[in-house]
Amino acid sequence: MSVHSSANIKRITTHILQEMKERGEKISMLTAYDFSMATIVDAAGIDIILVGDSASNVMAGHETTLPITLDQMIYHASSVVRAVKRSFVVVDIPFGNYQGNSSEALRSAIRIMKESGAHAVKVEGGAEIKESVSRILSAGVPVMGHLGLTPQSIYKFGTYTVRAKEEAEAKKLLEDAKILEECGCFAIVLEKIPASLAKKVAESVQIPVIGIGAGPHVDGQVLVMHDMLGITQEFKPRFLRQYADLQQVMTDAFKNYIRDVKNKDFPNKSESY
Ligand SMILES: Nc1nc(=O)c2c([nH]1)NC[C@@H]1CN(c3ccc(C(=O)N[C@@H](CCC(=O)O)C(=O)O)cc3)CN21
Ligand SMILES: CC(C)C(=O)C(=O)O
Ligand SMILES: [Mg+2]
Repeated sequence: MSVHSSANIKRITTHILQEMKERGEKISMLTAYDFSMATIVDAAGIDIILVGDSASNVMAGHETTLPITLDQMIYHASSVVRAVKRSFVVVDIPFGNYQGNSSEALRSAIRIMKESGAHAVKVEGGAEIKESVSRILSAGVPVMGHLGLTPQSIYKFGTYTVRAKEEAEAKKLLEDAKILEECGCFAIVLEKIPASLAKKVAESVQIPVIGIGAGPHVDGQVLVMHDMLGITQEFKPRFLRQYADLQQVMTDAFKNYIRDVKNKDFPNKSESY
């Protein structure tokens, strides 16, 4: 038995994810940022948990992903890792902790792996961050790429509109995907690009391609957990399918509790000592 496997549960590995692409089994991926949610989504059978820097929006209430720090990502990641028995845990390296300096990129990746116990890291970009990606991979840390709408460069673009609609940008994205594959990335996320381009990328690289707003012709799908649960407010892009209305469920529960406290219905005799 491998040192990190718990009884009777076969952990997801990069090797298993590669096999899934090869046999056409779609890969399921969701974000999680804390122990309680990660426990539930792992037990439900999700293949990959992403500790996304979307924690900056969803957990901390920032407008962008830029402010979240490496220490904060490690805090979220370690909470998730403690919950997980089967899923493969990937952690976003935050803005400013890998771009432009491959030694810092390696240091950031090693801190994440050592201090959280996660299984891989994710970085945004292609050719521009090639050295950082290679350096992290050379230390034996699996790297997931992220192309298309890359939220850490939001101020370069100014909007969250669909990416790579123009021929030149589409060509660069395809080249970037091939660069990431050549570097040795184990998978690539494609965010908010035309379905036809995502299909081309998934067919052009051997590694799994996981889409968010990238159409159906890719090897897997990812969503932000709080969006698909209907907890997030006022975020309804076309690519989001909402699987629950937890905002309503939670509001009802909170209102009922408040009512019971005010009415002195709670606690009753059997709830008291
Ligand atoms: N809650 C949440 N969900 C996400 O999917 C997510 C985050 N946060 N934070 C980090 C990034 C940012 N992402 C985004 C952000 C905006 C759109 C988007 O489509 N926004 C607008 C359209 C904007 C426009 O067309 O100019 C929308 O329709 O809601 C998509 C993905 C994905 N990530
Ligand atoms: C949207 C996904 C891919 C992400 O990077 C995040 O949640 O931070
Ligand atoms: Mg992210």
